[in-house]
Amino acid sequence: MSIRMAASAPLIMRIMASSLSIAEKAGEVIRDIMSTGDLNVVDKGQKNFDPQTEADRKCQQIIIGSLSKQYKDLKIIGEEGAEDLSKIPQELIVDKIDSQFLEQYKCPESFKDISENDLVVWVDPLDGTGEYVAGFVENVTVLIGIAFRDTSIAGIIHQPFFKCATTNKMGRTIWGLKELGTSGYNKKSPPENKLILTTTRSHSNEIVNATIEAIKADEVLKVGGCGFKVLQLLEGKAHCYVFASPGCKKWDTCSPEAILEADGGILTDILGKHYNYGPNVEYPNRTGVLATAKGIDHESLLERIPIATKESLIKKK
Ligand SMILES: Nc1ncnc2c1ncn2[C@@H]1O[C@H](COP(=O)(O)OS(=O)(=O)O)[C@@H](OP(=O)(O)O)[C@H]1O
Ligand SMILES: [Mg+2]
Ligand SMILES: [Mg+2]
Ligand SMILES: [Mg+2]
Repeated sequence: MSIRMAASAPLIMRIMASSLSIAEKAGEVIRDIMSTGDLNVVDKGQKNFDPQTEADRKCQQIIIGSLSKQYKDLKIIGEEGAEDLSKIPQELIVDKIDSQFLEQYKCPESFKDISENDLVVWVDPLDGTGEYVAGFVENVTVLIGIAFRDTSIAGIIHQPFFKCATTNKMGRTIWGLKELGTSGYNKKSPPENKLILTTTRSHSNEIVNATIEAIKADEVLKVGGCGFKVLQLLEGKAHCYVFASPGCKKWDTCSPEAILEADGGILTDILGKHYNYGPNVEYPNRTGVLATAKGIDHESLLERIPIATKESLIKKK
């Protein structure tokens, strides 16, 4: 595809195609920094330990620097705070655009006339930093989510330490756009006659645990990262993701929500409401996360969540 043809594709498709290439580069950097053996961790937590590594910082620069260069009026919000674009080294800027994506997929009618001012991009440059530091590298993902007005419509999840069984290639990129579909993973339904719940590996508390108890799952799969947990739903390894706590932020859920919902699943808070991803919202997802895979009854799981859990999260707001 010529540069001119790529430039004539609808904006949302171009942002996705750019983000596919940018996320791949971020994944390379995440692997490279791990291979140096020095993650250069700093604690950015106010009350609790909240690690930030060289990879979180560098990947945010890659993603925000590259998208801002191509899409000047796009509002981009990243976990690691505001970026001074003039300080981002040129070698971190990705100009590539995934032309195969543009050639293969057609923009859904409802998103054809979107302008940059209608969009917010939510960036988690490295989701699962605790797991990256602890060596659970499969849990690590790069998340780029795109919201149209208040609603999450598109997302990219790049998993840098996924190893393809046939080619041994490291890294894979999963994407989803509402009304178009999803790609990049092994689409599978979770097993019937069994309920598998995925939840936090490292942020449990009494309410988180009491809520899991009340769901009465047959198995509980404790893993790190919002991106990786939603991947469990997309690949049929779990039926639901339950986290009855504040802690997740908009950059954690924006991309996974769009991909899951483009696949037929649902991601809401613990009260059944979708989060708002507009340009001026607060970052924390104060009322937790309930996500269900395609074909799983979201409403009936919502009903299993104790009233005490719901009340306690509303009170914390
Ligand atoms: N304050 C507070 N209270 C409870 N839980 C919290 C808090 N801050 C972060 N979290 C949870 O920590 C996990 C990692 O957070 P993040 O996804 O924001 O971090 S990162 O992207 O890995 O840097 C993520 O959950 P899990 O990955 O499920 O453990 C967040 O929901
Ligand atoms: Mg995160
Ligand atoms: Mg992060
Ligand atoms: Mg973090």
